[in-house]
Amino acid sequence: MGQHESKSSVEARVQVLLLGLDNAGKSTLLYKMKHNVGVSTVPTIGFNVEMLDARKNRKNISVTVWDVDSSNLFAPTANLAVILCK
Ligand SMILES: Nc1nc2c(ncn2[C@@H]2O[C@H](COP(=O)(O)OP(=O)(O)OP(=O)(O)O)[C@@H](O)[C@H]2O)c(=O)[nH]1
Ligand SMILES: [Mg+2]
Repeated sequence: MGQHESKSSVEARVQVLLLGLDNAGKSTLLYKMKHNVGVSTVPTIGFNVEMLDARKNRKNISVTVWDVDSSNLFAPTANLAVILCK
């Protein structure tokens, strides 16, 4: 499994919203999950989004993770992420 997996084999899609205080490590966690490396980050303005492949109970799952700038949780960009995440 991995990024080259054909889209037709995806059996479920999940949306995850990462929320936390400023500087809590949300973006670090996002890129660790995506690339399995520690990266240096800068404070997020708006949001970052990444798609991951996961597997549970023999099902291929496409996971979309949204890393939202929680200091602007009620700002338009965060509201857009929440809407898209539904
Ligand atoms: N010690 C330690 N530091 C961490 C960990 N995760 C992240 N950091 C550090 O915490 C700082 C903030 O990490 P970010 O991932 O940018 O935090 P964030 O929640 O995305 O921050 P904002 O985008 O500003 O909301 C960085 O200097 C990271 O290197 C951790 O598990 N342990
Ligand atoms: Mg961030």
